[in-house]
Amino acid sequence: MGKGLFLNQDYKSWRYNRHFFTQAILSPKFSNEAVHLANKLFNELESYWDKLYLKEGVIKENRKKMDISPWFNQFTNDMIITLLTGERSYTMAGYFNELSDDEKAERPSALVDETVKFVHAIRKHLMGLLIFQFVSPFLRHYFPYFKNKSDDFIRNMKFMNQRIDAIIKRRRQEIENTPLDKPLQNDMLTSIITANTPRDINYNKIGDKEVMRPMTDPELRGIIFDGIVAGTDTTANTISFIIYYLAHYPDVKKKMLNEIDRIFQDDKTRPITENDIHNLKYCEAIVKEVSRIFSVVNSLPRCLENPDEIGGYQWQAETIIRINIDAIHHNEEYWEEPDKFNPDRWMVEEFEPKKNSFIMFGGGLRVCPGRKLAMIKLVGLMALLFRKYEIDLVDKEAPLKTESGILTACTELLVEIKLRN
Ligand code: HEM
Repeated sequence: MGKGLFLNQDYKSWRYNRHFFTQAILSPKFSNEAVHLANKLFNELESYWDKLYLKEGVIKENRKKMDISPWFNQFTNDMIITLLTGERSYTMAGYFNELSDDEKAERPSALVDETVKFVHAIRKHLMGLLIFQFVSPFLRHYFPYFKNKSDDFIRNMKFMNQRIDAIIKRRRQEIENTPLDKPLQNDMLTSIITANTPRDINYNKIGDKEVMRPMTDPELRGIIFDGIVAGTDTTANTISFIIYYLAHYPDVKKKMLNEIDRIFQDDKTRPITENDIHNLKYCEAIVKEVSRIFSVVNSLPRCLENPDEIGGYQWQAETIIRINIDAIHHNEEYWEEPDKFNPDRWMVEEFEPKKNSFIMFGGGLRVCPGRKLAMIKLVGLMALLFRKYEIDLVDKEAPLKTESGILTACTELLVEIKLRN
């Protein structure tokens, strides 16, 4: 942690990592792969929903209710891990196995167990970081309670690192064994390993010297880990919030369904394309408006390089400040009727929010490099879900259940799901 992007405070190392991450994630072949994978994983998700909530016997028993938020977590986990590492992830299958009484997912159980363990280790690692941030080294060494926690954290980190290192090793070997005229996979790891080598289509021997050297395994591990962490819960919780807002704003939902039906006509099964995603402007407006009203990331940390005046007060260099995203997204100086949920505000021709007033993806040098991928996932998932299914909240009066830490996470979203007529 701290060696990749997210918590990396060494500017030179961050800049180097960021260059490769951005180059890989913004490439057309990566976006293509993301759309292809979204279709594939959605088919898998549907096969599990069908067995658990939609088939006839289940409907008769009135078991069609589900907590949809963990499904979104598993879906985005599988998508991000596969896109970043080039190795299939099976956490949806693991979740299905956990819920299903009799049938098991048609996936090799060893692979399912392995990915479930890996994702569990990542979550455990994130929780455990608190112990290193807030508990002093003295307590961690000499107080058995903290020492046990700390030892467990280190064991877990070793397991996680070994797992990522093994993936990197396999990918390096695969690249080495693939003849130069044969195509490679489109995942991020492959792109980064081959960057600045003759396999790179943009290969240019005389470039910026600082970014010409190949990446080391610990650097690769750092950015793959950060990408998995930053790209999963952000997207999964945002789609849960979208479902919640759509259920409370039937006019918005109707307009969205009209847009989706206009684009897909009656075809509820053809794969969605990047072009469809580009044309779903109202869906994109909904993503932005939900994120403005109820942003999954609630604040951004920044450190002042020089003394500065902020909010009418003088602050010394190296002061750490937190930018309150909610306050900016609801500020009357920037937004007309800021508390009104109104996706149409984004549909006004040439509408652009005032500078730095819409920061769902942050801003400046550190702006989220995954924003294009996030939009592909969110708009794509909205189209795949709503062209085929009717999704309603079980209890419209119930408040949205959330828990706030670094992110605002949806802890439960009970819905009823059925096929649209
Ligand atoms: C709805 C989805 C998402 C939201 C709301 C979101 C939001 C953010 C925010 C607010 C930041 C901090 C930016 C700043 O400090 O100015 C950030 C950073 C980051 N995001 Fe995202 N993100 C999302 C999806 C993704 C995805 C899909 C990825 C791809 C893997 C990703 C990768 C990253 C990375 C690596 C950083 C750290 C960048 C750095 O420090 O240089 N994010 N994101």
